[in-house]
Amino acid sequence: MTAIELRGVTKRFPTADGGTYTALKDLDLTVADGEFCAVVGPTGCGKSTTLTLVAGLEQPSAGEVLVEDKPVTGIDPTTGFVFQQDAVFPWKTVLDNVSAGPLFRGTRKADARLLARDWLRRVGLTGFEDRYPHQLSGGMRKRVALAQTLINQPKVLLMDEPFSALDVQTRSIMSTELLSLWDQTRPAVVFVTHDLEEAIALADKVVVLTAGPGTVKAEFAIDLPRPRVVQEIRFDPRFVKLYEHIWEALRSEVEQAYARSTGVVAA
Ligand SMILES: Nc1ncnc2c1ncn2[C@@H]1O[C@H](COP(=O)(O)OP(=O)(O)OP(=O)(O)O)[C@@H](O)[C@H]1O
Repeated sequence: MTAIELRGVTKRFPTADGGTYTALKDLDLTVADGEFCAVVGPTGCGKSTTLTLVAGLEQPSAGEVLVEDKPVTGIDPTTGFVFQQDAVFPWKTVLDNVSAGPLFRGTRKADARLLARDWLRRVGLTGFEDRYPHQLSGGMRKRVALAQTLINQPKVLLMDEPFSALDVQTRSIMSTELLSLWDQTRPAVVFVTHDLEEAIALADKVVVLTAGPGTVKAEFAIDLPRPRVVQEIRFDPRFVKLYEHIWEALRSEVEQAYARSTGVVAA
């Protein structure tokens, strides 16, 4: 079944001079139940805008956005988000942060805490329940954010460069951990990234957007076996082939966006 569908989606924003700016144009995208889809494209091509439409934070100017075959009209509790910035509550402990979702949905406090402890175990944070977010490393805070989102068992998980603030090693460790967590509950994922290596290592499908206004330039099935170890998969000859092939499609879009933003044509 289809989890997410964007049909002929255009998104325009008003500009300060009274005009409009077209961020997305005639974009078609489907993500199947349980599928991990990565979206790559040059800066400003509309990747985050695509996520805000699926999240129900914005409405399309034209076209349709469907989640589980229903039009998206607002924020849905079955959709989870993980963004670049941590969305943890700084004044709550790790345990209270993670139990917040179930508590909000009416789960009894003791049960919510039990569930939160289980998710903290799954993300490797047993023993850190009573810490506050500022007492954790960036990678640990990301784990809290993942537990906080996944505890709600979202059917759709939207991720906008979730690991970009982390150092390179932590980033690939977190990516492998994300895959193992995803495998436990199998939400449909849309993962936005600038990083083609990250996209290929994680996804079942990589979608390349054009330089703005964003539309789908090409889609690539990633036929690498699972489970994957992100730290190692980039050495797989099949990975290298896929990278070369997808970069071929992405390169001209990146160059075009770069030329537009700087007035300089890339060498
Ligand atoms: N609320 C808004 N109002 C006006 N313009 C917007 C708004 N949101 C996004 N835009 C514009 O739409 C375009 C697409 O933005 P978006 O953030 O979706 O791109 P992106 O591909 O995620 O970029 P990046 O890779 O740099 O994060 C940009 O030119 C941006 O300035």
